Amino acid sequence: MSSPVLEIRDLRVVFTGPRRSLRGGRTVVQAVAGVDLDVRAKETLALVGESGSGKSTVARCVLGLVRPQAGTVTYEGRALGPVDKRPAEVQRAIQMVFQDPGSSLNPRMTVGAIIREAWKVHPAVAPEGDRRQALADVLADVGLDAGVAGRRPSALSGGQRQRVSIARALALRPRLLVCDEAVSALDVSVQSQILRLLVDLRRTHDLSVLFITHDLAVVRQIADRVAVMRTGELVECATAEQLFTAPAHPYTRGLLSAAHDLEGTRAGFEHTREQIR
Ligand SMILES: Nc1ncnc2c1ncn2[C@@H]1O[C@H](COP(=O)(O)OP(=O)(O)OP(=O)(O)O)[C@@H](O)[C@H]1O
Repeated sequence: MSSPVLEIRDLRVVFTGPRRSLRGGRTVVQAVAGVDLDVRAKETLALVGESGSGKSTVARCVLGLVRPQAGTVTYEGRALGPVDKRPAEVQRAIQMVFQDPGSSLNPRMTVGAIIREAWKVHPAVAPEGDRRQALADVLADVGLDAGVAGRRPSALSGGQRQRVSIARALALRPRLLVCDEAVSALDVSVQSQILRLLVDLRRTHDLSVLFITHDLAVVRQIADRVAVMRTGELVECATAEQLFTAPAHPYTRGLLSAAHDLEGTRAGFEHTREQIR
């Protein structure tokens, strides 16, 4: 079993809302209530749960965008603070792919400029003289031809835009990719293409992936292991095969049957794996 790249221990996040009135109290939400989680080298760990269960908040703590009240996030043995306090090397090594490339890609910039922007922040990754080739290479890695570099995101399909988001992350040669609902906005057939791309990239680029989704069909296509969250807590963590064929926790069983997924899951699991790999 490979060692963890990312270790999350007893993570706790509370959000306090604005005061409702002079006399009124503040709303308090315990978004993450003591989560322990490991992402191992070169694995895809899916973090699943219903809307509001705390998945994105865990991801934002990993990225250093939310400061937890308690607990630790450790990357390759280094305890991580907020993003602006992290060494450049660690910032580079942990990259995010968001749900909606329509809003995460600057509509005024060409694809080439969007990717080159990443190298302005981390110039050592692609020396100035190598960038034209590096740009063509990273576009090829995500299945786009070099001509896409001159186009703006609005001229691309949803699937192509998500490939650009992945290319932008990949351009920094990350070790850990955090994908937050990265295929949720796409049609099912395009989803499968992007999931297949992520499976391939994980293998060719030695990536570890923390993949956040509410969609169990997506989990089945991509995950090695699955962690299930409910109301800020982790209820179960198992291999994908175990989880889909013999879920241990009643909440997980409920999620699976709600997704009409419980019957024939073993056959479905094997079949989908076969298609993707
Ligand atoms: N910045 C914030 N301020 C206040 N409350 C927040 C904030 N971010 C998240 N929350 C609350 O924390 C809880 C967990 O939210 P989070 O987005 O982490 O869940 P999620 O499982 O990712 O759900 P979704 O898939 O809908 O994004 C929710 O109750 C949410 O309303």
